[in-house]
Amino acid sequence: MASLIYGKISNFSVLKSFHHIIFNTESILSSKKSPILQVVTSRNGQKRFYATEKKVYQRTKPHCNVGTIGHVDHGKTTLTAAITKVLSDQKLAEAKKYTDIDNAPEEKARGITINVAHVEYQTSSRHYAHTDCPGHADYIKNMITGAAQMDGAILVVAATDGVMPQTREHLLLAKQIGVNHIVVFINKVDAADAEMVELVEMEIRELMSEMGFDGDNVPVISGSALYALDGKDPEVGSKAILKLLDEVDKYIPTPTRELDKPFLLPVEHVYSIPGRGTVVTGRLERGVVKKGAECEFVGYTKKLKSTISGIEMFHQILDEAQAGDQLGALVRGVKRDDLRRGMVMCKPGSVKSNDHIEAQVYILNKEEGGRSKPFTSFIQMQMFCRTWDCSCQVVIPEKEMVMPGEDSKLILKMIRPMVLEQGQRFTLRDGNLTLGTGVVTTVLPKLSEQERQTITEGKKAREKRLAADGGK
Ligand SMILES: Nc1nc2c(ncn2[C@@H]2O[C@H](COP(=O)(O)OP(=O)(O)OP(=O)(O)O)[C@@H](O)[C@H]2O)c(=O)[nH]1
Ligand SMILES: [Mg+2]
Repeated sequence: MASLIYGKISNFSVLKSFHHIIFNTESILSSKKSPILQVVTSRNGQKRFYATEKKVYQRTKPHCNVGTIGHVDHGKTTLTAAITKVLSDQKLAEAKKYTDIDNAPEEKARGITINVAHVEYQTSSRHYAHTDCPGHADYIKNMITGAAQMDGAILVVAATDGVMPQTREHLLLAKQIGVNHIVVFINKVDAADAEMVELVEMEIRELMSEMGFDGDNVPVISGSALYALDGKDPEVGSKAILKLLDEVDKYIPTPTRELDKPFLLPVEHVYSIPGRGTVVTGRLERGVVKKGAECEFVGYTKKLKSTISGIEMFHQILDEAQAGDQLGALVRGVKRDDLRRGMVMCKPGSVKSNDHIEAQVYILNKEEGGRSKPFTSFIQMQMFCRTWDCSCQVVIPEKEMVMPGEDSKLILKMIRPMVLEQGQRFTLRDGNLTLGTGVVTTVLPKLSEQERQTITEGKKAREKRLAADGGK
């Protein structure tokens, strides 16, 4: 719920019922009951207040980020809705309708809370943020830039169709970005016979083994998301969903979060909330961030300092967020236009931006969706890392060329400095092709202005070529 009441502090008629709260504090009040009041002092010293219905987030269980992936129309959104429906019967979720889930952008216009991961629910052992991934091409980009930073995924395959192109593509991308724990849900069993379901299960296990997952042992659950949502036949409906969640609880490990490091959040979106200020959203990659903490935005050519004046997760207020949390942070004194997706918000002075690195990269072969031909030095590629992407020039230090399917040391020279550290994973793309994935081994000295100029020219040439090829 966005702000219910909003006004100047001098407006005593509106304030009447809240005045005892206002004079007690000048920050978000951590009352467990609604309403919660926030008093903000604007730059000219005027005080304004907001009364909201927001609750305080109670951290009682480990948090885990999951999501639904799979081919178009196989039932990812229906399954997401069904999960909330079944868990809402146990008071572990708020039931979301299919249309609530598919309509996430409305969040953006509404207020401070921005649910990057669209759905929240709990099982008896964990708290989940669930990203329902659309099958379309935009998502592919989001997935590799790390927007969908899932700790594990639910692969949805319709029994009526079996393995389809995007089943394969999503599995491949999941593997590349390091989502190694996948639970399979064979959906639409209400519309397929048992023999078909069995065949589809065999097909998936085989495909997953082929792609480097533990195909023989991945949990495969079959059921009907539609029946669960409609409250029909519990054997294939609600019971199948509970079985699936049980496997998700058991099979997807809670990642070890780096809580003791300085905090770092790759910025995913920046919003301007009227009357409130600027909000950035993203998943906290490491550390712990407290309300009131000083922060710094690093990336592109900028470095900006600010203070975090509010933190929220799923419409709920937090005093402190931990690594792994999907959050929105209200930041003071910076304008929306000063910030960009791809920057990181971090503890001041804890990270630097770099534009020149040495990396170990695996170049995909044609069957894996990569190039069919080798490449030589000075080729230009697009580098995707965390929530940013940027043009870079590739130099091969120890040999003439790199063949598809080969693992190689590469020097990457980037068009602009971004936050990059040793051990960081990234993906290289060109147009629609994923060329390879790598890891930063060494950070090298910054590029000269002249070197950067060469990359800018190379980028222009590459864009011209891509435009002529229609993005191929
Ligand atoms: N018979 C049957 N139909 C289902 C089931 N689950 C989903 N559907 C139907 O399949 C169609 C697609 O479902 P969605 O949930 O939108 O599929 P999706 O995977 O989210 O699709 P995209 O987001 O477009 O990739 C809808 O018409 C659903 O009603 C099921 O268990 N049984
Ligand atoms: Mg969908």
